[in-house]
Amino acid sequence: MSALYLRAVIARRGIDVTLDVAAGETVAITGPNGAGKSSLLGVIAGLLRPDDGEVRLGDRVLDATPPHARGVALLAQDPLLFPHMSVLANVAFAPRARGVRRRRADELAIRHLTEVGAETLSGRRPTEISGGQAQRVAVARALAADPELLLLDEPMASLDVDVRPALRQTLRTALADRTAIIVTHDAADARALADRVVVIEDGHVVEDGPTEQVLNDPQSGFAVRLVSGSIK
Ligand SMILES: Nc1ncnc2c1ncn2[C@@H]1O[C@H](COP(=O)(O)OP(=O)(O)OP(=O)(O)O)[C@@H](O)[C@H]1O
Repeated sequence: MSALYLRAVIARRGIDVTLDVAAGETVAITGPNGAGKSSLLGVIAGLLRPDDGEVRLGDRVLDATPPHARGVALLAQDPLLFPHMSVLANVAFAPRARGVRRRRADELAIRHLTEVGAETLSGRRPTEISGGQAQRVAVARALAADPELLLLDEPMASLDVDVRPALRQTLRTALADRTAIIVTHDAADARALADRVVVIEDGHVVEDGPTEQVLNDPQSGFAVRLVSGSIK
């Protein structure tokens, strides 16, 4: 687990952001549609090249590092599991890819599936599990990659409201002591998961503070609406 420093300027998207995340800290990024949240995750993950800026993780400068070598795992809204592989093989994929022997990779996969409460699904295919279960498996797969930084882009967005609390609880355990950024439009996610909340509007940071402070005394237009429950 490492600290993150990000500076990203993407002129064509109107984005100019500087962001620090301390080692072990979880930061919630929130803001209106089109504010630039996913673009920032793309820059950190190496999927999107900024016009100017820098991504540093620990003491490594990542700007020229390809996505797979960054030590960053990105969990998208859609779990994107490999459909032709079992749940176990999906989770064991990253350790196998970095040269871990099969038996050890399977042990690691079971450990992470257990961490997210999905160990009983190991033998199933992604087509044989529910959306909520698939999202748990995707969390286990991200953890199995042993990332220095975990990025979650609205991980509950595709789930029914009634299964969100269970995944939120899973993430609460998984994110403790891990460096992570979660993009969310849900104050409950921020409250349960984040040490700090950063609000982005029109490509710029308009508020940044401890979760309790931002949620109890919001300053930005978006945070006021978020807390009042008028965003959904
Ligand atoms: N693939 C793309 N090509 C060009 N412009 C894009 C692309 N994706 C996003 N944009 C633009 O970049 C800006 C930021 O979008 P981004 O998706 O990062 O916002 P967001 O805050 O994640 O929004 P949402 O909450 O809707 O997911 C917007 O103006 C958007 O139109």
